[in-house]
Amino acid sequence: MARKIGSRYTVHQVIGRGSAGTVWLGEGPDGPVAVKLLREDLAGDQVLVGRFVQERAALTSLDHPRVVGVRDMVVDGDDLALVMELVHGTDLRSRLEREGVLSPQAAASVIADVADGLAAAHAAGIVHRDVKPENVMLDLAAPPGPGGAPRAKLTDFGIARLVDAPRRTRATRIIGTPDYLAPEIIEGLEPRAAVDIYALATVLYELLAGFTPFGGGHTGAVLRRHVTESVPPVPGLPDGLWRIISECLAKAPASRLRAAELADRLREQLPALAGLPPLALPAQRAPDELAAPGRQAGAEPTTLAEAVYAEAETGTGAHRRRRGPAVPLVPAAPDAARDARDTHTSLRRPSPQELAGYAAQSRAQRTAPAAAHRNGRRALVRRRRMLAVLLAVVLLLAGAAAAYSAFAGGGHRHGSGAAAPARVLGPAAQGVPVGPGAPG
Ligand SMILES: Nc1ncnc2c1ncn2[C@@H]1O[C@H](COP(=O)(O)OP(=O)(O)OP(=O)(O)O)[C@@H](O)[C@H]1O
Repeated sequence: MARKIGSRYTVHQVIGRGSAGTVWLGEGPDGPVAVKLLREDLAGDQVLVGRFVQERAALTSLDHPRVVGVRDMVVDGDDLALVMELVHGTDLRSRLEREGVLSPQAAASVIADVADGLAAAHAAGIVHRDVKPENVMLDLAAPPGPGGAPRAKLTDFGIARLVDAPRRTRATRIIGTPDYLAPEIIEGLEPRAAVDIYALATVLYELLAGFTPFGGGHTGAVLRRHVTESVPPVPGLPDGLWRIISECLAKAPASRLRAAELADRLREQLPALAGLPPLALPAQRAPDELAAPGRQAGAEPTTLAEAVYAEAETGTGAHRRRRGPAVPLVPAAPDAARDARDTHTSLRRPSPQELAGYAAQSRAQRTAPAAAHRNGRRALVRRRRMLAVLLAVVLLLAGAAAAYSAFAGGGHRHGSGAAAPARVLGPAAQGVPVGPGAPG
């Protein structure tokens, strides 16, 4: 059913839904477009409408081949619409759901494209704030990139900020999707370009491993891991990619690569990655099948980090892949509960005390398996020493018994070596008198 949006656009059919609204296939004066109609409750928010108008110039001027262009922004009665370039393809989340992981070269190529788009945005002073696979479109109509990888474009620029607008004064809330949130956001600093780099490196990790480095479990645990934990290694990941990921997931924003550097560094890797298959990760397991060192069977599911350590140490591949998309929290979206694809999280920022508590828990979780491992090794060494001493004593006594029986039996040899120790271990060997005259 066709519907008019402003005076210039007509929409025909829904092509997707997100937390902020519904995306329609439409027609404008210059041809086909994608139109994102924001949710009614957002469209009715005057603060947001004001911000929408304010952001118009910045968002529509961002013109780059690796960014889904915003052609227009329309305020029309109850309708608040973003008119976008129509991308013939799919989003990266759908691809990931279908394939589990990408080959290292395809993953690096897709992320290098997105980094190009981010570089352009950052140069224009725009921080995305919600980089994640849902917001990367794969343009299947464009000629493929290196190794046949699809060309990627970043979308939803400024949406996190727009939707966040009415809540911006609430310093205790943070916006984003938990799995991709940089630690400085969680700690309350103003998000700068480096938060996008952190999120993009998280996406790269996810494309390669099939899960995010700090995801899994409840939101508080995810936030704590971002702030306190180091990145769990991915067994089998090429070194060059691992170094890039580690640099971009640095806790200190200033230590991360800039977007253009990230794109360059990834492209330098592409020739070496050619032909490498996707990482052979074990099949997805139910959380209660997971086990990490020091964990009891049937205990609460391990963190992904613990599970990957388990895999690295034991080769059992006891880790968990994410099922489906990131599930962020959504402020007051009426249908949020039933739509797992919601985004633009607004969650309470943990207090410093809570984060310290999370950190202590984290250290305990980290050190417990290691301590158990150390204690186990010490016990093993002690047991081995005791056995060696026992064996030496037995051999000594066996020698003494053989000498004694040779002496007592006039050179007669025992046919069975086993009998000798039994004899010498008797009272005679201990200097206790034996024989008829012995005390009872
Ligand atoms: N410019 C576009 N061209 C073609 N399809 C699009 C375009 N933008 C979005 N879509 C489709 O619409 C779907 C919904 O997009 P939308 O941006 O609303 O949600 P999302 O990014 O998946 O989730 P969220 O907004 O909650 O982060 C996408 O998955 C994609 O398939």
